[in-house]
Amino acid sequence: DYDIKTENTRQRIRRVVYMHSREIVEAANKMIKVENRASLVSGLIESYGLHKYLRVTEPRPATFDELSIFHSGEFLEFLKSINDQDDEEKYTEEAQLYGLSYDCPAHTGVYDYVRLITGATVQAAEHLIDNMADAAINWFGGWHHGKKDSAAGFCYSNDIVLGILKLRERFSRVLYVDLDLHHGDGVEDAFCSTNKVLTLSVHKQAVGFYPGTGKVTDVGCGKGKYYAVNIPLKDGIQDTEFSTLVCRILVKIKEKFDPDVVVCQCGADGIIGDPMESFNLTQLSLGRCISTLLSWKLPILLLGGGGYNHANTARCWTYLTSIAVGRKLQNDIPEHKYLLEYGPDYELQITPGNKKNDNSKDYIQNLYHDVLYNINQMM
Ligand SMILES: CN(c1ccc(C(=O)NO)cc1)S(=O)(=O)c1ccc(-c2ccccn2)s1
Ligand SMILES: [Zn+2]
Repeated sequence: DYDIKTENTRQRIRRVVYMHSREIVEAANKMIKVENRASLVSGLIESYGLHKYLRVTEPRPATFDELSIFHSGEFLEFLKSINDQDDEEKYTEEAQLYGLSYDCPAHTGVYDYVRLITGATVQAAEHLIDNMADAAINWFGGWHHGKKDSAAGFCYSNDIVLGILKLRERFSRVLYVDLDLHHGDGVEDAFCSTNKVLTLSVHKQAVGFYPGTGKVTDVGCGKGKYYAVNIPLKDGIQDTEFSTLVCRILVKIKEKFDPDVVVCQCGADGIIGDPMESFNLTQLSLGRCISTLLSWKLPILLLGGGGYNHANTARCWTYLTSIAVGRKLQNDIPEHKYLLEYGPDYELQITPGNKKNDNSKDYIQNLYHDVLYNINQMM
């Protein structure tokens, strides 16, 4: 039907690429710490009919050469060598060398998994480079602890680093935002000495809490000094305090760094009800951060990450997807294959808990000033 609106009143609909295929869902479902989470996330997004507003794109596996742009050949050869072994033989001396342990076990097919997950993030980046999309989403990616030559923290490769290196082929300044409960150490390390990639991580910091890095005084090195920004928080922070702090810092970073493209890791393990039992967030705080980033009208890559309460992680990423496509969602979870996972309330909106907030007003105020001081040192 003829659209009677004139050009300048037509609301510009954002073009959003969504990386998805049966193959990648099946591969992501096998990830030991987030088993079957991928089915819940894609199932909930489809149950709301959001795929109608998305450019669903079938990801292709990354090649060995693409992976070796960041990862060492020895590490990749090792992953390849254990790909077809069954689980027992995995905990050899050599496996420990490459970060595979009881905390970061490697499942059968781990190399195939790494190729697919990382290929999806790199391909999502390519869509932004080719101006085929305003936003690109890979909820199967976001593995921010992966190191050049080892797995770490349930991350078998670092798809984010490879996605940012791909974006750097076209964009000169990349802003990386890490909203996961844990410090995005793998990404910060990879870009700590360059001023072309600014990494911002907001995370829990506590004695003995993984990975232990990401103090506010951790600002990067060499030419990258002050281009790593860290916001360490304590348990119990809630939506308003979290999103106000992060968004105020994002605005300052936008002014000083003037990014050309944004990558945001949307780890959902800071949400109330997660087994990590740390922050007291709902999906609203991540939503406010994403809305702020989207308002800048820069190409943006949205990635997944942590999130061990699978129903809440699906609620969160479905909500973020709806913000990216500009559609409001009903609060009642639609009837679909996984509906029972959302009991007993069967609602999209997560209810905050009454967890004690260990972040005093003073702590937040001083932290904000310390972070601002760092940002103002940026050339
Ligand atoms: C390896 N670890 C990580 C690493 C990374 C993450 C993460 O989500 N990073 O974003 C979480 C745990 S760890 O040592 O802290 C843990 C292993 C298992 C943990 C666990 C398992 C069940 C419930 C609570 N915690 S924490
Ligand atoms: Zn995490």
